[in-house]
Amino acid sequence: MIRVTAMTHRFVGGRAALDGVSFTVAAGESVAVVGPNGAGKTTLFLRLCGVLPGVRGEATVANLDPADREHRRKLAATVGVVFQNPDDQLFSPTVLDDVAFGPLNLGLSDIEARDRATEALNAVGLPDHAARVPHQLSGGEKRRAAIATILSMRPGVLLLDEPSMFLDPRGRRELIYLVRDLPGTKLIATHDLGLVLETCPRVLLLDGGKLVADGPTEQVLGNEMLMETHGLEVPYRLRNG
Ligand SMILES: Nc1ncnc2c1ncn2[C@@H]1O[C@H](COP(=O)(O)OP(=O)(O)OP(=O)(O)O)[C@@H](O)[C@H]1O
Repeated sequence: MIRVTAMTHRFVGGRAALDGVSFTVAAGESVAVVGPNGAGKTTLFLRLCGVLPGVRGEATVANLDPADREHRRKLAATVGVVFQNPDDQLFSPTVLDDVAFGPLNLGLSDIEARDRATEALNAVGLPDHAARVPHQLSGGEKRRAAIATILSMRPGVLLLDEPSMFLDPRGRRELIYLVRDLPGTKLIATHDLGLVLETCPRVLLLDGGKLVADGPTEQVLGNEMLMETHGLEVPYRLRNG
């Protein structure tokens, strides 16, 4: 479903934010992308959805090349990105308008878009929040609403960037259940290694733009030497058996 081949990305005047990264993800897999600050996680996501310009042939998502202008339209219907800050995705007068925005953009009728939005709000546990003003929601509700704005487009691939950031323990727990239930292929960039243990059987570890490990979650996160070398800590659960 996702194929990345020697992907390199250099911002103007900077070092390589991605440096020869290669991996594949099969349909239906849930894969975590971890690494210290500045490792290149968000850059990878922005390249995969075509927001950042790239070189043709370095990536395909559902056989679409994000660097190909013709493919990018179709890609928008295939890849859903939930950004770090939910405020980036909530801008309409009501939650329902925000969640219906994507389907309307895809060319669905008002009724179809509304149905999709209602379904997505049910899926994230916000069935009673349709008429609410998005910027008045709590942090956790905003996070759920932001996920609903993407689910309503029924993307085959979901890219979640720091989904548990700013959530309290209950909100985080609810998010873990939600993420587990989400259909499709998922890439989750996060510093929350507990979330990774509960949602992703496989981990990609990035550092300095390079992919330094790709393997089963407990094997990668439980490797003390590897984790320390790349500025991370073995999660408590793996340290204590
Ligand atoms: N628009 C930009 N212009 C210049 N440099 C950038 C830009 N965006 C990111 N970078 C740089 O690219 C590198 C990778 O950043 P990126 O945001 O992908 O890392 P990250 O792994 O998501 O980090 P974090 O965990 O802190 O969110 C960093 O060195 C960052 O400073």
